[in-house]
This record gives sequence, structure tokens and C-alpha cells, in this order.
Amino acid sequence: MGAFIELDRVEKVFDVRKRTGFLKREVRRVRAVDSISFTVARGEMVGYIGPNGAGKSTTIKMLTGILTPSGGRLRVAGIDPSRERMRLAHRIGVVFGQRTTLWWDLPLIDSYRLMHRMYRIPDARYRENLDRLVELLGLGALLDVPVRQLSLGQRMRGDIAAALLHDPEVLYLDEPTIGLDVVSKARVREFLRELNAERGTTVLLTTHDLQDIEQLCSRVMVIDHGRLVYDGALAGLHEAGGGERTLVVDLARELPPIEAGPTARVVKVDGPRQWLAFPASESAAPLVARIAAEYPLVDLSVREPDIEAVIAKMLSSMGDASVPAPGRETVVPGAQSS
Ligand SMILES: Nc1ncnc2c1ncn2[C@@H]1O[C@H](COP(=O)(O)OP(=O)(O)OP(=O)(O)O)[C@@H](O)[C@H]1O
Repeated sequence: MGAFIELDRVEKVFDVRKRTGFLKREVRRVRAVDSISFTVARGEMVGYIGPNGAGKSTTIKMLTGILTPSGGRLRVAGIDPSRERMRLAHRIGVVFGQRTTLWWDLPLIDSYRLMHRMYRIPDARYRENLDRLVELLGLGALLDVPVRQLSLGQRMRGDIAAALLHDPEVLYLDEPTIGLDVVSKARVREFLRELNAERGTTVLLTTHDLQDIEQLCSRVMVIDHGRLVYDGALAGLHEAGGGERTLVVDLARELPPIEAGPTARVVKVDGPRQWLAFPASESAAPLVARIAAEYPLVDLSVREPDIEAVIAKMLSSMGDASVPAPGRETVVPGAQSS
């Protein structure tokens, strides 16, 4: 089967007018997406990650047709999103972690009823989908509650159901687990896994949480300064990024740096607290056991590398040659106005 999402040298350039003096204005050209090409097959679950301002949201907005590319070719299910946004809307679902598509003052079920009409979902299909989503996402007791009274995790589940009522073939998720507690995160992830396995829904996921990717996506794409700098398995990204986790150890008192064996090293000491870096591919258990046996251990925790750190390491290990120059933001000659 051919590609379901196709981008061929897609670009998005914004011209931003900036005041630089009393009467002077300068036009700055920001290349938010800079010649990106990739394809996603039907049924794939792909992570789309990158530092702040890398161009992720701009890409998603072009994929939904909210923004028109400045250059290149883009197709979703054979449709050019910005030209046929409404036709495409029936085939895609979008969830933004930071915003809700639900009506704030209305009970949850009323938002769903409105969507039923907006998307002209056939009655039988609407009822069937609603029942299934309410069950899978545990929304039964929440349907009559106004959205503003829902917790963040409940609201997120409500939003995910809203995005899926019309049976979209592809789901774009922008930070779906942001701000959620551990239990809610697990629930959302479990649901997405089931959705993908049972319905074959294609999922494109933007997140700052590496565990979202670890638990959901076999493929991850990294975007930096508007360019695609990595496309492959998460393990490969860890390798390229040096792949280290951190063990944070609280000792009973201030002590010299812990000697923890050949693969771990102390990277920071602050009073009785010490930070040890160790390979992400290794279990923390032997390290913890050794420290517990030899030191007055009070508490400890393991920190996963954060996405920004992994990407930064990957970029520096690749060398500057493959990293786009920071000249993405350029002053447009002759565009000064007064
Ligand atoms: N409407 C706009 N007008 C001008 N510049 C914009 C506009 N939208 C985005 N940009 C710029 O384009 C670049 C990419 O922004 P984008 O929101 O796509 O990044 P992002 O990867 O989603 O970041 P974040 O993780 O912070 O959400 C940034 O430099 C941003 O300032």
C-alpha cells in the first residue's frame, strides 16, 4: 500500500514584521519548516519530536490544512489539505494537549452531540463509536459533567473521544500527555495502542515525553530548525545521543563522589545528593544494589533523558555539517520600511 501521508520538500516561511526603531520596521523571514520530506504508511504510529520552535506545530497545521505550505508538495490520503480542508476534516482527527475542542460550559455529551451534527456522522455509527469510546476511555460517569469541571486527565480523554467520533483514518496528537499524572498517562497510552492495533488508525504524535515515544512508536522523526535531522527507531536516537539515564541518589550525609563501577560516573554533587549518569541500555538494578550495600542510602530515583538533551547530544555527535546553519531567520534585503 502506498504512503498515506506524503511530504515532498515542504516549506513554510513566515514574514514577521518587527519594529527596530522609532519609525523603522524590518521584515524577518522565518523558515519554520525547511524542505521536509517524509512518508508515513497507513497504520504507522510515528513520533514527531524536536526542541521548542523546531517547526512541529507548523507541520501539523499544514497537515490539517490550517496553514498552506510556501513550497513543496503535501498529501494526506491523496488530498491536498489546504485546498480541500473540509473534505479532509472527515478523515482526520486532531487533539491538542494544551487546548480543548470541547465546549467549556456544556456537559461532555453535548459536545459530542454537536460533533455528531457537525461531521454529519450517520446515527448508528455515532452511537456505536460513542459507546465504544466511552467504555474504552472510562467516560461513563463524566458525560453529564460540564467540561470546565473535569480534571486535566478526564478532559484529555474527553478530547480524544471527540477527535475519534467520526472514525478518522489518521490522528494527530500534539502533546497528548502533557500535565497528566502517571495513571492518566498510562491510560491514554494504553488506549492509543489499542486504537492503533484494532482499527489500524495512523497516528502522528508530538511530545516532549520520551516515554510516550518509547511505549507507542516504533519510529521517530526529529525536526530541528525546520529540518528533518533523524528518521528511524528510538533506539538509534539514543545511540546517536549517547543514551544515558541519571540515577539521583540521596545519601544520609555529604560524602565524596560515589565510586559506582565502570559504567556509571558521578556528574554532579550537591550536599548529600549525587547524580550518576549510566548507559540507558543498562538496568539500574546492579548499580542501585551496589550503592545500597556500600553507602548510607536514604532515597533514589531514576531520570530518563529528556528529549531536548537527547536531541542536543545527537546533533553535536553528528557534527555541524548535517545541522542547518542557524541562518534560518534572515533579514529580507530591501524590506526595511520607515
Ligand atoms: N504564525 C506565525 N508567524 C510567524 N512565525 C511563526 C508563526 N508560527 C510559528 N512561527 C515560528 O516558526 C517557528 C516554528 O514554530 P512551531 O510552532 O512550528 O514550533 P514547534 O516545534 O511546534 O515548537 P513548540 O515545541 O514550542 O510548540 C518558530 O520560530 C516560530 O516562532
